[in-house]
Amino acid sequence: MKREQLEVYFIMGSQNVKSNEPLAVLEKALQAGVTIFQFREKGADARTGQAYEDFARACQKLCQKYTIPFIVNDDIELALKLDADGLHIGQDDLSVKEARKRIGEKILGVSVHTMSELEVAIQFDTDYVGIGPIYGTKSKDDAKPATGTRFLNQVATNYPSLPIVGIGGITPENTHEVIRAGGDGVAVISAICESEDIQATVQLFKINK
Ligand SMILES: Cc1ncsc1CCOP(=O)(O)O
Ligand SMILES: C=C1C=NC(C)=NC1=N
Ligand SMILES: [Mg+2]
Repeated sequence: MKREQLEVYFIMGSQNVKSNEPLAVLEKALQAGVTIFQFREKGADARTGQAYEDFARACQKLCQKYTIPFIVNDDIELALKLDADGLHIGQDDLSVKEARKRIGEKILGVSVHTMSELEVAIQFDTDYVGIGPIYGTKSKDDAKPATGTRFLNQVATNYPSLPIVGIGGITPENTHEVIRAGGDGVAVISAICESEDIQATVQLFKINK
């Protein structure tokens, strides 16, 4: 994975797209030029069983149509079953060591909040780290307090060759702060899912870097 591929990292599950059709939102985001996609289907009304798998496959198929990496959040079984391009895990999911062993050469992304979590991620050859929430977010009900860009900047400074994506409350208006602090890109849910003009919003993330 090249670090430029983290530029506009779209994350979505059906729970993030209340009114519209999730696949239509995903296709618009792909047409608009998001550079990587994460399937993150979680929460009370998340799809389950066959509907969950079918929805994941439909998202994967769209990503293949636009040759954009398809990453699965948390669910390593699904990632392996679909032969996804990668897996993203948090600290409360399976261990980085276990994940790297089981997914082999696929893209492995890890959420980190402390230097010690970062060192473990690096030890097992993580492809990128997700750092946040940078700003307040309403898309993750158990999110930690917003940290601003301080920790992200610390990591970027100490590990210049490690690809980093910032996440949490990121919009076209504040994305430049995340990039200036050392992020290779920004991971976004609501600013794109709730946009009236997805094409324009995605372009703004690219212009406002
Ligand atoms: C998954 C996740 N991890 C930290 S904040 C967050 C949600 C980001 O969503 P939004 O871009 O809508 O703030
Ligand atoms: C929590 C997360 C942090 N970073 C990324 C890229 N995805 C996530 N789900
Ligand atoms: Mg998780």
